Amino acid sequence: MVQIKGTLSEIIYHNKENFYTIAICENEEEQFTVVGNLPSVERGRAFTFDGTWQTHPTYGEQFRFTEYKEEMPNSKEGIESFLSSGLLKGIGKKTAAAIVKRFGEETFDIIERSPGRLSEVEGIGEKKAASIAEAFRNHKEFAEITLFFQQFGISPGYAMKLYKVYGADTIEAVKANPYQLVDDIFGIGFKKADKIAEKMGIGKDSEYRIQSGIQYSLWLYVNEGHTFVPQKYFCENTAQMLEVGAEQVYEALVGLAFSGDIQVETLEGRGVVFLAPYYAAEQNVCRCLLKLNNAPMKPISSNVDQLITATEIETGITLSENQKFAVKASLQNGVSVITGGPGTGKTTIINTIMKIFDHSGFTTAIAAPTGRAAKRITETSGYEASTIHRLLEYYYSEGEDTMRFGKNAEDPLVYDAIIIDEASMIDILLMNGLVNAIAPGTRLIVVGDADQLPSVGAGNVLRDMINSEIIYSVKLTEIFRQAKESLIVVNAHKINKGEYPDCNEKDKDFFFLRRSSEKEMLETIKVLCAKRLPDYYQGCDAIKDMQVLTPVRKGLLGSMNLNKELQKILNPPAPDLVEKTFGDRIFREKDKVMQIKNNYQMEWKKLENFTEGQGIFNGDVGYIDTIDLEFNELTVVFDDNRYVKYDFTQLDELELAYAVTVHKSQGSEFPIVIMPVSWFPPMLATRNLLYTAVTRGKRAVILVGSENKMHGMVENNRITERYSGLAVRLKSFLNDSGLGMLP
Ligand SMILES: Nc1ncnc2c1ncn2[C@@H]1O[C@H](COP(=O)(O)OP(=O)(O)OP(=O)(O)O)[C@@H](O)[C@H]1O
Repeated sequence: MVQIKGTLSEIIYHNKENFYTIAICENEEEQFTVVGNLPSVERGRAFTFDGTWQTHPTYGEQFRFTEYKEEMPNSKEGIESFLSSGLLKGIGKKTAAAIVKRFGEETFDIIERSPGRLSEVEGIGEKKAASIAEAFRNHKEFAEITLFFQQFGISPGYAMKLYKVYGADTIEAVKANPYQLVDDIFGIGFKKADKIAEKMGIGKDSEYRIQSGIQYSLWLYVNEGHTFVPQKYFCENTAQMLEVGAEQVYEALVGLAFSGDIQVETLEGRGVVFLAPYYAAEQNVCRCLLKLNNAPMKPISSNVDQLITATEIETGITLSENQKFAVKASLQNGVSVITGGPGTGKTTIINTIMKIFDHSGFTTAIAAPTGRAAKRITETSGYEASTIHRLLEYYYSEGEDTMRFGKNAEDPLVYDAIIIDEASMIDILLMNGLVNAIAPGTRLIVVGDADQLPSVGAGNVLRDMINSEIIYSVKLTEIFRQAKESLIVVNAHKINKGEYPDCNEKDKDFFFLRRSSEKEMLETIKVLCAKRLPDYYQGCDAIKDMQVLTPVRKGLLGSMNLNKELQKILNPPAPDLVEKTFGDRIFREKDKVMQIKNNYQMEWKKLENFTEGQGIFNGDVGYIDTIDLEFNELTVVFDDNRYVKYDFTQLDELELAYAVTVHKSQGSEFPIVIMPVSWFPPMLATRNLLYTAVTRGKRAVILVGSENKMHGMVENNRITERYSGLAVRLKSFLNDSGLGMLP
């Protein structure tokens, strides 16, 4: 680390959101460029910067600072320059000169201690004097706070957020309970707060620490998909993580339950712990589903059998008895579930139901959890589908710093029927948003493949609805002739039943290339993507139409390494392609990338019709259009020509997407899927995962690796247990309330 002093002489770039700044500085010896985060930048202000010299490929030598301290000037010229910098509102050049002329080197002292005397200067009245004093006080407070937090590695951006919450008491508030930061400041998690607390000398068994640790620990379980955790197990595990006694965790748990942050209840005879929002969501989903299930509905005017026959004639498809049964169930029940594997006719049934609704004059909506799934439904059914988020009119609420739905219990969706497809991906919070916004009397038809991997978010909604035996569910099992021609479909069903798939039948679409070492598997995947497949499948784009899937992120065959290797051959460095290194990743123009977290604030623009919107979601795939090294921005074009600008500081939201994990591929389909099959951790090398991967491919699936390992996956029917209470709750609500299903 080097230290350097300088006065800002020119501001080249300043981002008001994250404070990223590029500025020219001067001192008595030299002029230099500084780059780093400064909350406010005015020419004439002097700083001491701590950082390192770096050489930028285009802009040459720059000083990149990680810490800074403002140097308050003590010469008359310096004070005048500070006052006229624009930092203190209401003081222009003339007023600054007049103040310094009157008070000289004592100016700051006067502003701080006797601000009333400022009115001795012509043009400054009492009000203005007070406002100058207040601006100066705020500035000093904030400077002290940023300085204080720098020692704990908290950036000025976070310091500003804290200051907005706690004002002048910021330092005291954080000293009293650093764990409060986890609740108050987005971006500070338990681990960071714990480090700050440790530096401040707060002991391991502080009550605040244990309470915050409990919530953090519960989040970890939620991130694994659970909505609750058995209490005894939770206390023991959390105690181990926090290095305290299990009884201390239990005591803190009681306190948190009392304050409503968590919920402790007895479920199936054992104590369980929920984070409050998941408890509330499970309860509400249950209540709403039962209400929907029991509400009187608008009747279908004609005879249902006749309507089905009419659609059969129209489509030329004669439904099987089970399919007819599924159609009828969805017309006769407030809530129904239709589940089945690929090629069993889910889309065909959606089409039939939609035609019947159209014929009956019903208003309808179709939605799916992801944009890609919605697009596919529109393409295959001809009915316009949207994402569930869009159906619910999501928006980002600035004040609350969170996402909200415009449609809810107070302003519900007004449809006679709502069909949700790809329901295996719906987590409990999204389901809560959905059912909350559906008024009783609306039919809710939930369609999906319950054998896919469960949702990324917590809960087991689709399976719980089926397992509850309270919601009318129809399972489709027959594969129809057209679908039977596809070995992908046939093998998917075999895998699901625990049978080994057939491989390498001539002129089919499912292949297995045997390779024994991981190195060979990697090399084969590279050759397939770069040459063999694009040559064989004429018209297939090596980047857009092929997707490498993998069970894991790490290792030679993990998505991170595969991406590096595939980037080298599919989009190698070229003089006309700008690139940006971010951590250990390189982003290059034309790269295929994936957004890896929901960002409801992210703005997109469609250039062709100037429409704009907000929201880029976890799993959205796009291509890097441009990288602007001067303004630190990278533009990605997503589906539907939506252009999105990423500030370089947001690049942690993007990953290369030549290879993605099977979990991330849920709900998407690709013309050609390639997957390595090697040794993978047993938790991941499951039947469920292989089935999900195989069903992503439409034109061809190519597995590369060990057949034995593939057989091992087929045999590994371990479905990682998810703690979710929806099924049990649905049953018990029914018993408690006496509600029942309509005949
Ligand atoms: N009763 C039927 N008689 C003949 N063909 C049918 C019947 N039902 C569906 N099919 C055909 O079977 C194929 C698969 O049907 P569909 O696309 O509806 O299944 P799916 O469950 O939606 O499949 P996926 O999950 O793969 O999209 C289609 O070609 C469809 O036309």
